[in-house]
Amino acid sequence: MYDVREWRHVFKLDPNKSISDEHLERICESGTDAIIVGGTDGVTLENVLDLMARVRRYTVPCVLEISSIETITPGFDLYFIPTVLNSSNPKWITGLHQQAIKEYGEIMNWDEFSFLGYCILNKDCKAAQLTEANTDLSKEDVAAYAMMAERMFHLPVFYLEYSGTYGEKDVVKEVKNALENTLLFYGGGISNREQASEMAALADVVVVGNSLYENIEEALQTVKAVKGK
Ligand SMILES: CC(C)=CCC/C(C)=C/CC/C(C)=C/CC/C(C)=C/CC/C(C)=C/CC/C(C)=C/CC/C(C)=C/COP(=O)(O)OP(=O)(O)O
Ligand SMILES: O=P(O)(O)OC[C@@H](O)CO
Ligand SMILES: [Mg+2]
Repeated sequence: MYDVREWRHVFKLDPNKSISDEHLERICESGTDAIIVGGTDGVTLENVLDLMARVRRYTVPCVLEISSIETITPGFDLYFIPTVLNSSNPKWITGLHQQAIKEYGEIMNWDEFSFLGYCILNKDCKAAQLTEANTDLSKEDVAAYAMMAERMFHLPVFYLEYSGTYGEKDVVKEVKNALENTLLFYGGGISNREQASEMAALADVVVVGNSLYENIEEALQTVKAVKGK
């Protein structure tokens, strides 16, 4: 299933973390809608290729979330390009993108790329630190970013990123109300079925990452909680 609009649950695997073949098989066969390969630090072409080849043994769609130009490789079903809307450094909003498109725009198959408007709200996570995100935001501030994503930039996805910590329901609700067509991805701190159900009731897609490396049994339960399988 390559239509993001039909997704409800995805797992995010970090190329910089190790996962056993047994766990990877259970993740890929879990019924999740897709596997996103992505991370902020320690992502190399080598560990991306390794993870891609291992996920490729299964039929689940496999998406590369691009965090650096050096780690882009053919072979994924889809490529996500993040732009961090609440970054205080333009490099992470349009800077790197403009440079990449200047160099590769003519040869890009645009159908393979989808664009994610991030708003990062956990000030301590690596992505917030790297991108110098302004995380001191009210729910109205965040909803305004969501509206900008949809109405100004026509982004297909708004990604509410709490990476490593469980987010605030009020913020997710406010953001969902601000969006009409743009999909809302929620990611951060989902480690059990209750949290997965709670966020899936508010967002279009929930992303589960770290808990795969911390408690695989509980992490796998999040698929059932969201998709009822
Ligand atoms: C298919 C093919 C071969 C095509 C070639 C053409 C080509 C090269 C096209 C390039 C197109 C393009 C526009 C690329 C963009 C380049 C780029 C570098 C953009 C910047 C992306 C960005 C804003 C990154 C910032 C960090 C970020 C938002 C990362 C997302 C992942 C994330 C938040 C992971 C969370 O996990 P992590 O932080 O690792 O958490 P842990 O603490 O648990 O590890
Ligand atoms: O790792 P966790 O906290 O589950 O967050 C998932 C994802 O949003 C990270 O980009
Ligand atoms: Mg990481």
